[in-house]
Amino acid sequence: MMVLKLGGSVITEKERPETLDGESLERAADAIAAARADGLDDLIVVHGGGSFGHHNASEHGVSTTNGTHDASAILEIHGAMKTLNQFVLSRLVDRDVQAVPVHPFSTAHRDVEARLEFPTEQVETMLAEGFVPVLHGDVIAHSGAGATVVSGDELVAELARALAADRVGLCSTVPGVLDENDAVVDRISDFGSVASALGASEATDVTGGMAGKVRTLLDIDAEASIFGLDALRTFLDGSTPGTTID
Ligand SMILES: Nc1ncnc2c1ncn2[C@@H]1O[C@H](COP(=O)(O)OP(=O)(O)OP(=O)(O)O)[C@@H](O)[C@H]1O
Ligand SMILES: C=C(C)CCOP(=O)(O)O
Repeated sequence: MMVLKLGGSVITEKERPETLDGESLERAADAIAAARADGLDDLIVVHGGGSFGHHNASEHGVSTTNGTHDASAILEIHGAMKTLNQFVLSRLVDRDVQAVPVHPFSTAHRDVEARLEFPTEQVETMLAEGFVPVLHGDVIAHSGAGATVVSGDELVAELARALAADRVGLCSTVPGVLDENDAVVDRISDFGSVASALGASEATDVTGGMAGKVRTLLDIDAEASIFGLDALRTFLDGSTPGTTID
């Protein structure tokens, strides 16, 4: 079983609110469709927000830790993510990938300790029936805080744990995690060894950019790869491009 995240920074123009990067999304959808046609089963896709979601969350002061009780703010953030989800689904379905939506707001929540609770039976049933579930970063109810953001990266980690994923891939705008000289780091096994090079995202981002990504992926058992769009097809075919996090 494979969990693939399409970074919001890849499929949108992250600097311009609610703007798709149509060409990159089509390239990603082409790579997924080709891999499925070549026999890739049991694939879950998660996508991030990019210029959908992060701007809206930031305007309302909502992050993974700062919540809101304002339903209109929640609808705006969730609505932006559903719009992007629809774009992703339609590009996949156009290519005969049997992609179906899962909206985390309706299925996940955080408990009072901010732990993510995410029942995965629905996703497992979709996989068993041959669908490709497509989830997205979202807002979710948070006990004691109203609603906070859940990043696509957290969902990837949770799915990888719950479903014992064999492979985890994060396709982003960078060819991997870069060191201080902008060279791709081959392997990361502890946060301390790369902490000084890890920054936030260059664009508006409420979920922690590359540093957040590395921390989240170090927490799971499965090996994870962070790579750029050029390497998506080779990743889907079984290689480990970019940075491996184990
Ligand atoms: N050491 C680093 N190596 C690589 N990228 C880094 C590093 N430090 C900071 N970054 C930034 O992290 C960004 C990737 O994180 P970002 O959260 O934007 O990715 P994403 O998952 O593709 O997007 P989204 O969070 O919208 O889904 C890069 O575009 C870069 O600006
Ligand atoms: C900002 C929202 C709503 C989702 C963020 O998901 P991410 O882009 O995976 O961090």
